[in-house]
Amino acid sequence: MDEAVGLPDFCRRLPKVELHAHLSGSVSETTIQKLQVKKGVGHEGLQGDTAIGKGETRHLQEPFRIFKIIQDLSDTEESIFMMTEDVISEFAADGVRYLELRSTPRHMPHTGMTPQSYVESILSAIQKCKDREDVVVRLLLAIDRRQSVETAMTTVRLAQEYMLRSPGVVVGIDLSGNPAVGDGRDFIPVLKEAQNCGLKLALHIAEISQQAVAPETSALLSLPPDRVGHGTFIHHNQDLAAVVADRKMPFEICLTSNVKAQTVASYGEHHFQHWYSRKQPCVLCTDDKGVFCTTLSEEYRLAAETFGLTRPALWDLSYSSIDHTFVGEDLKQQLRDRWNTEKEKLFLQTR
Ligand SMILES: CC(C)=CCNc1ncnc2c1ncn2[C@@H]1O[C@H](COP(=O)(O)O)[C@@H](O)[C@H]1O
Ligand SMILES: [Zn+2]
Repeated sequence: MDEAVGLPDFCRRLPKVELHAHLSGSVSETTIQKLQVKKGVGHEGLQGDTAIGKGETRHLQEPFRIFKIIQDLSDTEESIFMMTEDVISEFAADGVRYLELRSTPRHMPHTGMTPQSYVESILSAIQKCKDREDVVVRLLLAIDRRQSVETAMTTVRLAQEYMLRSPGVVVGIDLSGNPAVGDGRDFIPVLKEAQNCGLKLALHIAEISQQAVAPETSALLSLPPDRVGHGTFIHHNQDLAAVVADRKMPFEICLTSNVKAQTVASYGEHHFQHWYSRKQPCVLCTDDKGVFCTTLSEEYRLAAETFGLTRPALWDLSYSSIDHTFVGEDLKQQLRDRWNTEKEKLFLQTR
């Protein structure tokens, strides 16, 4: 690889897989402005910024305040459709060739939006992008830890219904929300139900230090999930680390999110290093590209600069991420073929 091509440019041109992106948190400043215009609110109506800029860190609770602002701004089917379309285009422009979005179905009685029409709006935007050659999109429905078990079960039923109807666009369930709230064990029966009907599980696990010793962590890991979101404190507990290592569970790694939300003190101390050096499957992701002001290319660049990864190592990281997508073997193979074609081009252009 010609070093004349700068690292940021290389990372942008690299075909990438994004597996951990929350819809509301991925919305860009431009889209927020469009949502404000639609709703007729000025910036002063936002009660503070909706993004955490370069070099800034904030208390863990702050992103959750921001998500609420964005969710309040997007309370109609039209706005959900628009933001989904924008988010997909932005990921594609950053070189993301396969994208798994996740989002929590919402009921907005004042506008008439229901969990069903919420999901349908996202699916319509994904459907509209179906003919795009540059990106393939799939959807996970999210359970928020604050929700009741009943609401969580409704989400699983919706996912089941749309998995069959879409068909194949809805691929799994995410468990997310403020990690300091609730007990993940409450959702075990619901998550088992999801597994039983063929939905994959990507669960936020051990995001905060207390969860390294919380009984919910071993309970969630024993399901087992198909992918671990963050898993920031798993390696602080030998027993939990052994479970994850034995099963080779893939980690969704979100460097900037963890540093900006202060669950990790610095990039150099990120648990990516621990797991990557032990050959655990790791997939670089953004979490909330809008709120944390990042891109997937930027996450690859940060990984390279912080942990000394070579360009071939970045390539391998991206290519191996295909293995951990929630799609069938046929589509995985198509993605691998595509990666190989792009690899040739990338190397030729930069020779
Ligand atoms: C520790 C910390 C602040 C990390 C940030 N990482 C996250 N941790 C847990 N849940 C999240 C995180 N980012 C987004 N979410 C979930 O995604 C939702 C926003 O996207 P959506 O409305 O579901 O489309 C939030 O309300 C929250 O439930
Ligand atoms: Zn997340």
